[in-house]
Amino acid sequence: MTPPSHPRTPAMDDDFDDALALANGTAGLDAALGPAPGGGPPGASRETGRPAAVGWAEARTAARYAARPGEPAELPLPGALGHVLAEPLPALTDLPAFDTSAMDGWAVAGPGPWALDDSGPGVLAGDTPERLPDGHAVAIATGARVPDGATAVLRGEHGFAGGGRLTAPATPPHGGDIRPRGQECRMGDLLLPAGALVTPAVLGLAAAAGYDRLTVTRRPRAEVLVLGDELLTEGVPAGGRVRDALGPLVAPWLAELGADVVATRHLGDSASALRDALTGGDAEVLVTTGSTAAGPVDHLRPALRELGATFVVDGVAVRPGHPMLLAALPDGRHVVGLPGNPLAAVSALLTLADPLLRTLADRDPEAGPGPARLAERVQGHPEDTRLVPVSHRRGTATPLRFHGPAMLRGIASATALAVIPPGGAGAGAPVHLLGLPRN
Ligand SMILES: Nc1nc2c(c(=O)[nH]1)N[C@H]1C(S)=C(S)[C@@H](COP(=O)(O)OP(=O)(O)OC[C@H]3O[C@@H](n4cnc5c(N)ncnc54)[C@H](O)[C@@H]3O)O[C@H]1N2
Ligand code: MOO
Repeated sequence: MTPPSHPRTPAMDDDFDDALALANGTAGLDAALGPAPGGGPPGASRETGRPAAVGWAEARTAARYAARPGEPAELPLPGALGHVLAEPLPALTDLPAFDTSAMDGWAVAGPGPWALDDSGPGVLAGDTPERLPDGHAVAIATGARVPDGATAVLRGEHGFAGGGRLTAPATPPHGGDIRPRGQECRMGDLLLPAGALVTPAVLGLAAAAGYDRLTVTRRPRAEVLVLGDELLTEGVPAGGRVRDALGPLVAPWLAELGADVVATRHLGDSASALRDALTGGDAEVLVTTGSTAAGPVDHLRPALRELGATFVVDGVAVRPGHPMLLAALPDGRHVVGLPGNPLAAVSALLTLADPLLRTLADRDPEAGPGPARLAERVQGHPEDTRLVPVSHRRGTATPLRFHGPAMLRGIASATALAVIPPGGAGAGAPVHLLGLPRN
């Protein structure tokens, strides 16, 4: 589909990608490809001598610094999930806010035996009990406020009540089974710093500490534009057409990276529909799929140029996915162009969309599974970084089969993508891993 005019896509490179897939990413590549042409600087195009696409790490850095975090917004607790705190979170109360019984039993004052008023249910959670005189006991429930004057809580299984008396083989130690006020925090203590991700546990803590709303960084709104007349949105592919694999994949992946996806739209291969979509809507980030090469219906780059966009990243020295792009529209919105080959699109998600969205959502740029050692040698591209689906466990990453640019079978059972430097990496070599959404 792509004429040889594209600056970064000589046909040999695509032979290379397919050969890598056939060779299972490890041995046998040289046989599949024949002798590799002579080396050159990373990212340089040896065949054409034209300027190279940027290196993989450089592209990620450019994407990370292409935007600034969103504005702060005050959201009710449920809506704040998945956002990042824009302000530190101080406790609005002591926690616990009062001396609390840690067990079901009796609150006791002083050493036993104790006089027991057993006329009612005792002190329940939510009650405001009266002062307990020395030598007295009162039944108490877990979580109930301990009466003033109580010196300990005696667990139900450690005492014997009857005839208006409570006895125990041993008096509980002073403060026993009482959670003292402020044990977890004092009012004003910093519970979490600005920048913390609001997880379900954070929502619980915030509620416990008295919050109804949280001040968080607004998540970027993203819209997915799926390009290609050949795509079917349902049923078994037939008649030379293929199922849209990226519509279902991209939106939840963007959400996992911190975006609110407002829509996924199928635009076919219409240049005018693409231009309209790039100029309309209120999403700050437009993520397109397909149309990144220079084929007859690859309208993305021409449309962006026509709209006066600035190319932040225009091709990346990475396999798969090297025609990927990141552009800024004149109004400041960003366009991430994912190639149509599905694994190439995943590569572009992790290379460009991930750092851009993390910055916009103010998320940790370095989050990921950390490094691992390769279980076996992985063949490299002579000049470009490779991203290879792996399964990693206990610090060892095993490369997976079916990692061709058009395949999703490998990535679907992968736990990470391993970053293979130009030239490859041997068995036991440490490699950087990129995490994948797990739900
Ligand atoms: N002459 C050359 N042709 C191509 C080169 C090259 O260097 N010279 N580069 C190849 C590389 S690498 C990639 S990656 C692709 C990029 O293609 P586009 O981004 O323009 O995407 P399309 O041409 O529309 O589609 C490519 C391929 O992917 C399939 N596709 C597209 N969208 C989807 C989708 N949503 N779900 C499933 N599959 C999809 C499409 O049917 C094609 O098979 O260009 C190469 N060409
Ligand atoms: O082969 Mo293309 O590298 O991006 O799929």
